[in-house]
Amino acid sequence: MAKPRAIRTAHTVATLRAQIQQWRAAGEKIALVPTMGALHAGHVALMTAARERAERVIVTIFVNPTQFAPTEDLSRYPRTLEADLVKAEAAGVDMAFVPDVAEMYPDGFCTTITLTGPALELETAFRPTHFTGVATVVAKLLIQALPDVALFGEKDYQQLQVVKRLARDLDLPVQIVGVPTVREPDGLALSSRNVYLSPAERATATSLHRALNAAAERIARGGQVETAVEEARAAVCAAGFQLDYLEARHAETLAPVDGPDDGPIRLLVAARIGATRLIDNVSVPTLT
Ligand SMILES: Nc1ncnc2c1ncn2[C@@H]1O[C@H](COP(=O)(O)OP(=O)(O)OP(=O)(O)O)[C@@H](O)[C@H]1O
Ligand SMILES: CC(C)(CO)[C@@H](O)C(=O)[O-]
Ligand code: BAL
Repeated sequence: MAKPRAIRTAHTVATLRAQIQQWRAAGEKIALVPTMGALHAGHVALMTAARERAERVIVTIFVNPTQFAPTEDLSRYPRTLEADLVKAEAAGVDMAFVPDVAEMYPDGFCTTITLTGPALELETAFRPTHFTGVATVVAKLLIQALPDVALFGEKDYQQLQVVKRLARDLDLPVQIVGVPTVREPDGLALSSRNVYLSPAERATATSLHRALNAAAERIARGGQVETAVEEARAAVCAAGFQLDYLEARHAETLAPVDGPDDGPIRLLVAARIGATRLIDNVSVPTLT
């Protein structure tokens, strides 16, 4: 007979909160890892970092419709719940919160979060309603679970800055922790959307990270930011991508920067290959 799973699954906010109440009563700290499922080693890194910070780890698995535009890949987004539960359990997760759309957005739902600051430009120029959907669902998840800590990947760097600002601005009593990007051996950032890539596109995809790294090194050695960024844009296009943006931004506010005097720099890219849109980012090291 199959061994029963140690990981619990909650489908409703009421079940989630009842379990959390028991853990709280025992004085246990709680970490939350929000995901859209199709779990990979990047998600596992978030869960491992969560385990190090709390006695109890909850992963949320919800393909949030409000962060997809009607033209985007909501219907074909990979959904692999059974495999996800096996991976989450192996990573030491105590509970998976797997709500359906009606649980998160009941009839009459009409409240959203409006953003400026780090949400401006970059992704928003190409996905204008995306961060409103992300911020609304993340705020709901944080309020539903009221964790001590919530972990987000640096792979979605603008999202991480938006969520940090959201928690601060709405006085949500949670520490938002960013976890470094997990990469394939050739540098491609792990992403649930990498399954869309054909073998030829997969081979090309490594050029995103290579171009960002080359630009970061050049700036770190004293090169002009704009020249380094222009070269990286040209390299990404030459590799066969259609570029949405490749920008140098202040690492926290995501405001435009001219050089290192403007503060720590992050390079961010989004580009399309075939029907797949990939994002990536790196920090510009400061040479001491
Ligand atoms: N390679 C990675 N390294 C570290 N964290 C990651 C990585 N990929 C995703 N994450 C983080 O996992 C969390 C859930 O992300 P999500 O479920 O959207 O996965 P994803 O691989 O980013 O999928 P997508 O292809 O939709 O962007 C987010 O905080 C995201 O930043
Ligand atoms: C944070 C998130 C789970 C909200 O739906 C999603 O944007 C993601 O997976 O990065
Ligand atoms: N990881 C970000 C989720 C999205 O692209 O919708």
